[in-house]
Amino acid sequence: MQLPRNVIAGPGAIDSVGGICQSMRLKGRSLIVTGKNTKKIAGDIAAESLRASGYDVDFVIVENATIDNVDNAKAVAKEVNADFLVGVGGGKSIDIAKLASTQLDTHFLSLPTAASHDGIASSRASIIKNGETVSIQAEAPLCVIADTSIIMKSPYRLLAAGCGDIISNYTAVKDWRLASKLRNVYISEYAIALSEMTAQMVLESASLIKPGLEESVRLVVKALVSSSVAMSIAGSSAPASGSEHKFSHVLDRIAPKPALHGEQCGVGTIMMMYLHDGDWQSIRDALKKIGAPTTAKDLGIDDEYIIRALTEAHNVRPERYTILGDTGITYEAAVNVALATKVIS
Ligand SMILES: NC(=O)C1=CN([C@@H]2O[C@H](COP(=O)(O)OP(=O)(O)OC[C@H]3O[C@@H](n4cnc5c(N)ncnc54)[C@H](O)[C@@H]3O)[C@@H](O)[C@H]2O)C=CC1
Ligand SMILES: O=C(CO)COP(=O)(O)O
Ligand SMILES: [Zn+2]
Repeated sequence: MQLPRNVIAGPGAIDSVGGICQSMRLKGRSLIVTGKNTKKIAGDIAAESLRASGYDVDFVIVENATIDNVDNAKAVAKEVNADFLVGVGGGKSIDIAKLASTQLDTHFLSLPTAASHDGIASSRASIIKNGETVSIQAEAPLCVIADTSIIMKSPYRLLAAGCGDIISNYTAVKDWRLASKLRNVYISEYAIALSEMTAQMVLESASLIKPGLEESVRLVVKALVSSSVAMSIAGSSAPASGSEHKFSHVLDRIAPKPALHGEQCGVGTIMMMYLHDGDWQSIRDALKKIGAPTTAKDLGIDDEYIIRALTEAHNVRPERYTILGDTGITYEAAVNVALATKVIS
């Protein structure tokens, strides 16, 4: 079970990165793995704090979480003799830093600049390999530093997406339980309890989650960490990634302009909950209350891609059994699901 040693969340937390690294007895050179935008938003601040504490700092600017970008980050880390990595940004930057540091056998810190996904503290890395998103076992961050003032200033859409990624745990757990019954797949009741409790907390707090509220940021950041820990306890993304994630991963590949990961997963959860014969309306109501997408139109994705993603989702990670089964959903049935749940009209 790989868990972070420290999780620090609060306003201005990023200013203490250097001191926190010293307190954990990290030495030498750091490599910050970040995006073009997030370098300006937080990467430069983190660098200043690290330098003030005597660390040398280099940067590698990344975009998509592909295996090539992981290899590039590793090459830069070797070139500059980095002793540890710092992932600063959204899920893609953090996943690249996470896998690169694992493969370099060095430590990494996770500095999320948005509450948009639940990988901020997990020991899993979601990486695109040969066009498909695969979940790879990695090391959990040595430390998570979530600066809530930076996260609060990020577009609210990102926080709402993070809620979608957490609420998706509902159908992920239903799929995992189904896989256990039909395929005797190992499940962890502890990971399930934590994953479901986290989703329930966000669902029940939906009316408290609003733009510009520090309390909303704290609530969602804690939930993202909790969901991350559920994956670390399971040693798999299964408690947080089921048929709804398969749907989202296909959209990432086929949609002309994919939406945010958590937004797609939220819409996927509505439809997969319908397939599970569960209370999809409550899922839809909570996402609406939070201000997260509930329709294809909200996602900015044409209906045809939603239907195609539904019919192709079972091909993603076929070894992970879900409600979609081995042969998936037919075109007509996919149209019915999307219409019945008002995802398309
Ligand atoms: N390893 C794991 O356990 C998990 C991994 N993931 C992965 O995470 C990724 C999704 O993460 P996202 O953060 O949605 O994607 P992302 O990393 O692409 O970030 C989304 C956008 O938000 C911007 N952004 C970030 N912080 C900002 C700020 N403070 N202000 C303004 N813009 C900001 C980024 O520049 C980017 O354009 C996917 O690749 C998904 O597979 C998702 C969940 C779990
Ligand atoms: O997004 C995740 C959990 O929210 C990780 O899931 P995957 O393993 O499907 O990439
Ligand atoms: Zn996710």
